[in-house]
Amino acid sequence: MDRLFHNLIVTGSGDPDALNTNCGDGKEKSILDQAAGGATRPRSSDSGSSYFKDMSGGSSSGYMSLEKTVPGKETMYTYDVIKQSANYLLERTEHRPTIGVICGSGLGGMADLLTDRDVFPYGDIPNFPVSTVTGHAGRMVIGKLSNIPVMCMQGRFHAYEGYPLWKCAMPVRVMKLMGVEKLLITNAAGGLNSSFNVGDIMIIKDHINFQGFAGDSPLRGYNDERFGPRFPAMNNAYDKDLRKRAKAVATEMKLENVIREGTYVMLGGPTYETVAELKMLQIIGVDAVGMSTVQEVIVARHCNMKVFAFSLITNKCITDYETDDMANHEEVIGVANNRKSDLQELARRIVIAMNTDEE
Ligand SMILES: O=P(O)(O)O[C@H]1O[C@H](CO)[C@@H](O)[C@H]1O
Ligand SMILES: Nc1nc2[nH]cnc2c(=O)[nH]1
Repeated sequence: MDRLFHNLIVTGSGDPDALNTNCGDGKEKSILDQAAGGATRPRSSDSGSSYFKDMSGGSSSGYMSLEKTVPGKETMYTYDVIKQSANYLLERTEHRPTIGVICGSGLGGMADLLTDRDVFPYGDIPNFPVSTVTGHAGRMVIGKLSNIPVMCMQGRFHAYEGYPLWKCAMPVRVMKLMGVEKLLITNAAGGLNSSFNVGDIMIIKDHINFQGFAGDSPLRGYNDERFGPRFPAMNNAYDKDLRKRAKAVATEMKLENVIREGTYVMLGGPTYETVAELKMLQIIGVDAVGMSTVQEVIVARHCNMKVFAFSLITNKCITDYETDDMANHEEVIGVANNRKSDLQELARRIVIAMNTDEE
């Protein structure tokens, strides 16, 4: 028991996984189970309302970390654990997608476009976290979009939910091991560029990795070269050719007036920003502000996927002290819902463009 309490104190980091160990077979034990001599148990398959269930049934290993010698290795899923999640899906679907889609807040309707769908609640997929945020259904939908095999995350994971960045982005590695080579990422974001309007669609040209400045990264820890190099380059993270094609697609759809291009910043959330924070972000050249995406892009580029990403501007960031309006998630979801039809058609056409070889 001394040992148990020692570890509870050492791992008291706010990471929900700190109390759990991954047993490497898709099953997990919480430290409390271990102390009680409890049996290994399968993951909960209840994805929707299982926030606290996941807090006690998640995976990975603050506990084991004390016993490993390679710095960082213990905190991340190994190649074999990721492979286990990929195999689970590959064994249950006949689709072999090379394009992945990640749906942002309120943008999960994109998955409805898929035909011949195989649907996997995150809670059923070994080693997956669960979605806890409204507007993120928490399902992997694999099917065809205009006859192109696609896998679509209907909901993503955010650091503010309590997950470490590597875990937020682990589905990207699962996609990679399933054969995905190109990723379409979407998010809802606050418009900081004063020329942006609510409902605009910002093609992401670049990002500022604020968490990286503070020493955190989804790649922090042991680097497995089978995924990618220790020091990946991050210029041209957002594929130039795909951005060009997306602009052409938007023009075909007569969306020129709402299409923008700019720099996205991810902050930790879950608070929206203060006026002073927004003023600082303006100075450093940020156009749109959110709480996601960057960790997914970093992990995707690390394993050499091509990335295209856009933000739906769901609210204007408030940069003066006189305004009484306040950012809120209901507005974010509402705007995403209102822009549903244009966004779904845009996503469909971008996927077709992504599936076409470069000139
Ligand atoms: O980035 P997505 O997941 O689209 O969601 C955005 O909207 C939520 C805040 O309203 C935050 O989660 C923010 O990141
Ligand atoms: N951080 C942040 N995330 C958002 N997601 C949607 N709108 C916003 C916003 O204004 N700020």
